[in-house]
Amino acid sequence: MVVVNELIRHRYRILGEIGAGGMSVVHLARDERLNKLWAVKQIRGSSDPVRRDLVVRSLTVEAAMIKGLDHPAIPRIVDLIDDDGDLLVVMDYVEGRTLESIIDSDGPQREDDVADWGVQLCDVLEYLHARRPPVVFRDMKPSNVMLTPDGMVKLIDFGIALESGTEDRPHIGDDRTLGTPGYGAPEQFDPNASVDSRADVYALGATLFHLLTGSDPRRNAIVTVRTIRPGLSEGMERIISRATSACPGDRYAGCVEMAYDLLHYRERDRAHRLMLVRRWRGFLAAVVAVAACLAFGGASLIGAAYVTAIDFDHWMRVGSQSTRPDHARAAYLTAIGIKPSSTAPYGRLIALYTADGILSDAEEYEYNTVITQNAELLRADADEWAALSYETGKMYWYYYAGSSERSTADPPSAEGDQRYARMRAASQWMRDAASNTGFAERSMAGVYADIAEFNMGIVPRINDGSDRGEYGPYFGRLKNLVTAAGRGGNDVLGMDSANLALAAMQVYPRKFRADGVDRADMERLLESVGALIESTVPTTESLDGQRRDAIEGLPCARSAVDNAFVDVTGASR
Ligand SMILES: Nc1ncnc2c1ncn2[C@@H]1O[C@H](COP(=O)(O)OP(=O)(O)OP(=O)(O)O)[C@@H](O)[C@H]1O
Repeated sequence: MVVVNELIRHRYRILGEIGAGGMSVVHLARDERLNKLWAVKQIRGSSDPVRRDLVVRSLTVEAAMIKGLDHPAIPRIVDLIDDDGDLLVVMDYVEGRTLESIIDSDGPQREDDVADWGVQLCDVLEYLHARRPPVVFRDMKPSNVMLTPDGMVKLIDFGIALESGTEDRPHIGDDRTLGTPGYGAPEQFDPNASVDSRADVYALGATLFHLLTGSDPRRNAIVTVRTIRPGLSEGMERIISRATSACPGDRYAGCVEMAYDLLHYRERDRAHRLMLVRRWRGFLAAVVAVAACLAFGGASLIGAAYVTAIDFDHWMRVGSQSTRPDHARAAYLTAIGIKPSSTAPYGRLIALYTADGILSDAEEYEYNTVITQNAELLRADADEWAALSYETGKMYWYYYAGSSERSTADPPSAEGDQRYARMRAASQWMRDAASNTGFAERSMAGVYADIAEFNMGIVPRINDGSDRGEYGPYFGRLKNLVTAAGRGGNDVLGMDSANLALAAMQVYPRKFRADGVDRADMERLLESVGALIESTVPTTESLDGQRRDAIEGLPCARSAVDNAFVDVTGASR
């Protein structure tokens, strides 16, 4: 028996009860080790050993199932504890309320909100259905969905979810085996019928029906929603009716299609369409033009979202919640289509493109297209533009794997020409960022731009003999770059900067010396590079390669510096 203030396993301090279901009590607990809140689900004790065994089995199935899942709308299970006969499941604490308690206290919900929750639920159900083998949730209902204060839904209670083809069903009494009457699809209650993902479509339709009408399907039959709330749209009525068709073949074949319709439910409403035409006549033309460029597959959850021209925030949220990078990218591009002057979606795109350590040619093309199209609008906010230019410049500088076309002005380099292609692509962005006098990172942007310009211009200068005096300032900029990389804590930036400095120290040490850089200064720079190498933990193959290059380059650079201070007589200075 768990009591308030009890410390479980020297770690979880029970703070109080936050909910109760048919078979469990859920407590809020503080993790004394991590200083973090968890929800601890305690299984109600049962005097009947058979029932208790069934409950334990169900929970174990739930835990095993969730452990293999990774979706923002599914709370993780982090611990399973047998505490003197009490079975406790420790999981992510979800701040918020269940949709059931929201209907109970506030009645039927706004159509736009229900559509938004529906799309999010389609996203998580689609995620489950796309597992191999597919997972059918089988118990979608308002009490199994929590809504967080920022409008995100979370699916709780995986007690009867089933991996297709698995015979090992948890049996917790008939109702739990079958799903909840009213929400469960008819085939779930037919011993001869097979159950697939369309059962979840049905239950989602029933859940949305309840949210829109306030009529509880456990007590009342599901009817067309406008019989109960005539003010609802035709579009929404059609969606709910199709999802809750008795025959699985008449329902949506999958959640992707259902989500698409939920996103567009208003377009399907004649009255609303007239209103839209009046209000958005001019605007739609522009949005549709942008959306046409997005050309995202029709089978996507978030494909042709352009017509929902007013929900920029929605798409930003979809992007940040999506576990699939292609979905997230499409969401941000849609957000750009809606509000092309906002820099936020571009920043998110940069994060997505660089997550795997490489900005590919295709990604570069996509980004370059949208940012070039909207540059004029973006420039209207000079500070935001400077920050975005700086981030864009860094993306090119550190991650661009595209065209390695070589300019004859590039210095030859053991690392190949790619570094110079990256610098060339980054330099104008850095120059733009550096030109904003109010931009906090202005001087660093200038360092990047100057380093790029040095590298792009040094060969012709050497050729015409006008390079003297260029090396001293270049050395200073390399020092700044390495120092900033050391502070930044980003290993990709660290190793790239280290290798750039090492390349320069191998090629130009005599030039640095001639421009007045002393030996101690050069040695200090090499020490900083050594510290960067030490602090880097290679998490990807490419980072590992860069680190190995740096490790190999360091002694070469050291000996190049030594050589630079050996006089023609052979004496070291
Ligand atoms: N991860 C969580 N974070 C916060 N609260 C939670 C969490 N999980 C459950 N709850 C709360 O506890 C209540 C009971 O949880 P849950 O529905 O999972 O229990 P159950 O015993 O499996 O219910 P059921 O009767 O549906 O079988 C929920 O209604 C919710 O209020």
